[in-house]
Amino acid sequence: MSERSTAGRPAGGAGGGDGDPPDTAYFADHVLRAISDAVLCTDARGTVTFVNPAACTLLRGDAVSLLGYSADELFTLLSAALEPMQHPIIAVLASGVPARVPPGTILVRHDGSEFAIEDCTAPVFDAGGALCGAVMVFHDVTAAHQTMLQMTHQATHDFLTDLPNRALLGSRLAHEVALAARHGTQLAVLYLDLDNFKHVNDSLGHSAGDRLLGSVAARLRECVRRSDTISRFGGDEFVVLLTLTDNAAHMVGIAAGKILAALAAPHEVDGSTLHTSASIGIAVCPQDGTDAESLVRNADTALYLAKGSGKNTFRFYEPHMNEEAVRRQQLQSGLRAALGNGELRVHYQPKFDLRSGRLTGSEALVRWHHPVWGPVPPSRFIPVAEDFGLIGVLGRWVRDTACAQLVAWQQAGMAPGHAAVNVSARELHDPAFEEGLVQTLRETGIAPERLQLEITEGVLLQDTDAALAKLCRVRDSGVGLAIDDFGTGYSSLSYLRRLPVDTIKIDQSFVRAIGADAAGAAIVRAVIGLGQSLGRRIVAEGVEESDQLDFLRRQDCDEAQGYWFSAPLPAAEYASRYG
Ligand SMILES: Nc1nc2c(ncn2[C@@H]2O[C@H](COP(=O)(O)O[C@H]3[C@@H](O)[C@H](n4cnc5c(=O)[nH]c(N)nc54)O[C@@H]3COP(=O)(O)O)[C@@H](O)[C@H]2O)c(=O)[nH]1
Repeated sequence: MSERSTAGRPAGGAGGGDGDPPDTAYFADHVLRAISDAVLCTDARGTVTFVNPAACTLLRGDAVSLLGYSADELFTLLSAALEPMQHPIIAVLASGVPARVPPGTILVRHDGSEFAIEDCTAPVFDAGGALCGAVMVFHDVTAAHQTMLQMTHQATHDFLTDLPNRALLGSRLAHEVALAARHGTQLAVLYLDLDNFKHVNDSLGHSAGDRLLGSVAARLRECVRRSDTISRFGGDEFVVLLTLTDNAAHMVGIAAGKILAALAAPHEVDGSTLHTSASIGIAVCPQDGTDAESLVRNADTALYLAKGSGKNTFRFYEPHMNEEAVRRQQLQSGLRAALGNGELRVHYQPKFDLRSGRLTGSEALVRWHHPVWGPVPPSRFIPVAEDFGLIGVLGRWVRDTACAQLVAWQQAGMAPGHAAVNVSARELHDPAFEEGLVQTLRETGIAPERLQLEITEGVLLQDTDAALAKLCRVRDSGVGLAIDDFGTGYSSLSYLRRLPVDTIKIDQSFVRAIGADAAGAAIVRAVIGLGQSLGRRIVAEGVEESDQLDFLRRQDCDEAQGYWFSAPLPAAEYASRYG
């Protein structure tokens, strides 16, 4: 019809000679171009063969970008209840009878924008009576349905960020999965979760948390194409749907890295600068799932593993991850039960002054003996406790037990020195931590200077000022502080100078390297020198050999612990050896 366009010609010009009435085709063409209703025609397979200007306007394209596509690639329909609907063209081509969409139907363009429509779709038959196509006439009734659309928008979008919510993401994902299957293309689901968002909420308040989420949403929008979908799933969880029309699956990792970098840049919120990071789990269709539900589930599983592997990182889904996720769930419920049924114990590893040989204290290390699984190492269940929010209760139990034990030993006439307990970064950031510590001191009667908290450099990775202030308050209460696993984290030397710690513990990996090469010995020598010049006490951990001990003594290291002296021991055995 476009070839027969007569737009701009005076009416009557398409007839025979001057004064002849215009022919029917001319009128039809003119009417189709002039009317405000959108008209879209397809062939019998549903491929678009004609669109009038009103259809181009409504579908935001031109003839070149719309013709030749299957009608359901140009737009999809949602019912008033937001359920995906059968495309009217497909329905009419299948039934051969005219149809109308019900009131409240929403047309969703390929770019995700939407409007309310009224339509009439009819089959077209050729002169021989065979079905040869369909015609859909429709118009935008958004104005009439404004209120309804507003409600629809609210039901499908997150109120805080205005991003599509879980329901809308689900229907878009289902649509994209179907398209990908038809065209043999891929798509990726990126499940993203902010690291330590709870801490921002707890320490700075929910309004700061909300603004941070708004800033995250804005950054995400900048990172992806308009045709991709970003959705807020609730809380600090977002899902990004990347369509990979050119099958560029290798680009997904690049996109994930770009998102992580964008989110890690400082966020200006209410005049203050906030730092955050995110973890991302990725599932790619079709290899990791061929329906919306399994893709989101597998991306979530990969996210879980990404968080467990250090955060601010992304992981692609791998089939074995499901087994790992199940194992972690089992550990979580087992640990929850263990916290109440006496399966947990605390073992104590002695520490010695390297000059006098005197016992200076012990490190309390939690042990779990499960009735069926046997001993479960802390390196396995501590991260699970952290991820499932059990670390606060667990840490408090270890501190209470170790402090009560130390007091009991003192009362029995022993000179047990101090009790050192590990405090994970998550525990320390908990607003209830300080109050819990005060309760432990009060309830067990331990003198604050007899308790030492071992923290890792990781506590300073985020919210440095607040973390430092909290550590200063702990130190001011008299409780000792040690930096654990020193050298394995990311703290700069200027952080170390500001840290209110009395003790630096050299990580056992460096101690192990003392005899291995010159570099290992040099690192230990340097850390001891650094600690001495900063006036900190240096403890070497993981000492297993006499050569290591001799070296540490020569370097004037203050204290040491490790299997050379003793493995961590149950309380009774510890008392009989060191009492
Ligand atoms: N937040 C909490 N973390 C805890 C608690 N209890 C333990 N942990 C942390 O779990 C990690 C593994 O601990 P564990 O299996 O107990 O291993 C400790 C020692 O048993 C081990 N060790 C001690 N001496 C030696 C040695 O000579 N060689 C050798 N190979 N290993 C040795 O080292 C671990 C001590 O670690 P550290 O805390 O860094 O001093 C570990 O990260 C624990 O911190 C808890 O209650 N809360």
